[in-house]
Amino acid sequence: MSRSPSIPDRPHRDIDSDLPDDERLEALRGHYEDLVEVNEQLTAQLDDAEKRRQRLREKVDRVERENESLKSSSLYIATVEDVLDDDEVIVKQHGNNQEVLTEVSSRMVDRVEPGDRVAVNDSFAIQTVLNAETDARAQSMEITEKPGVTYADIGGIDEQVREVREAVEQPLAEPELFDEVGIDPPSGVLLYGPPGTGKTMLAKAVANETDATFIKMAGSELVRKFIGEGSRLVRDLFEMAREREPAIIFIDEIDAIATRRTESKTSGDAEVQRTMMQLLSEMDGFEARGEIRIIAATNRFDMLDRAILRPGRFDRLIDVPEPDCDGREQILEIHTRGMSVSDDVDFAELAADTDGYSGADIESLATEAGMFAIRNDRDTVTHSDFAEALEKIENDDSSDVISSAGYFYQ
Ligand SMILES: Nc1ncnc2c1ncn2[C@@H]1O[C@H](COP(=O)(O)OP(=O)(O)OP(=O)(O)O)[C@@H](O)[C@H]1O
Repeated sequence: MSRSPSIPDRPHRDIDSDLPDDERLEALRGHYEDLVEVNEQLTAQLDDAEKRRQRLREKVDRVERENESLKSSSLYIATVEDVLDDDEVIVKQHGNNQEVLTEVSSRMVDRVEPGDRVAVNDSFAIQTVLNAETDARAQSMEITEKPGVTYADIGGIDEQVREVREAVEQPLAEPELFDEVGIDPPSGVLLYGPPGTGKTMLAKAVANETDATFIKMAGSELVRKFIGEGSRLVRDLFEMAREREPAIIFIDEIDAIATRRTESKTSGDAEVQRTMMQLLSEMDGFEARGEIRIIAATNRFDMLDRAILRPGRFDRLIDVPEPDCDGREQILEIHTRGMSVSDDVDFAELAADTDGYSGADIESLATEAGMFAIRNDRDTVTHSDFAEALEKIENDDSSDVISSAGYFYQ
């Protein structure tokens, strides 16, 4: 470490006031020169100190950056397969299924058990054991205690709302009705229809109405995210629901795990198959009149493996179609409820002009119209804003919007 330079002594001269003027002037000049010299030395020292401060600042910045990147460097999720003597464990990394033998630090050794989900760093050192919440998030489950969607937010599919209430809400809210009559409620409800028609909203609204926890998982995540983990994730999904009863399990894109068997026998197919079998066995195993309801959704009904539609499985099918003209008008009204809309907006006309639009498309139309109002410096949305928005959407991606009807869904 460099030592701090010593501070020069303050120059001092006794100048006798009785001296003749010229000698006194000479002495003062000398004193002045001493002062200038000390000043120069101090300035040089100050410069040095400034440079040193600069260097230290850069060093601190660098260390801080390193520290930040160490803290934020990605961790990978792995499952503890086995805990061996000598503080070693075998972990299996999600995603690539790689098995690794790794040492556990003394800090962690008493905390890991086979089956635990852990976060490992690049060198496979276990950083933490995931708690249930983090674990659920890592597994891409979406868990909402009380989703903010209500039946009043859903337009144009009243009949579907009624059916969902009957098949999902009633068994949760009034199980005694089923006991009295002596029938089991539907085990699982399958909502099928084109994208953006309100399937997820329906599932959320029923969870809201019944004060049930809403647990969502996408079928595509089940098979894509953690290769070889699909069936375990299905088990965890039901486990999570059991811990949080009453609960609604919503499996979106169920087609990803329940496609009709193809001729090809790749390992990927076998994995998908295992995941589906696990789902079916979980469904077979749970109490029909219990506090967990399961809803699945698909826009590829044609591709589904019929095995999942057997009694005791997804035995209530609800078609959620694209809204008709009246439905579109209702949805427009719902999505403009919070907007300041001018009296000249003709919802019936807009509904007639949006044939083939899904609920989600109509929501975008309302937002786009609002954008036009802002662009035109108005705080009220007029009919012409809607007309312009409609034109923009048609021009932007006419192919997408217009052909969404019937493209995926047959
Ligand atoms: N019937 C509807 N009434 C009101 N809004 C709707 C309706 N359908 C869709 N929306 C709007 O579109 C958005 C997307 O809808 P949602 O996620 O429920 O569609 P989905 O059928 O589940 O779509 P996907 O099949 O693509 O998952 C909703 O957040 C809502 O704003």
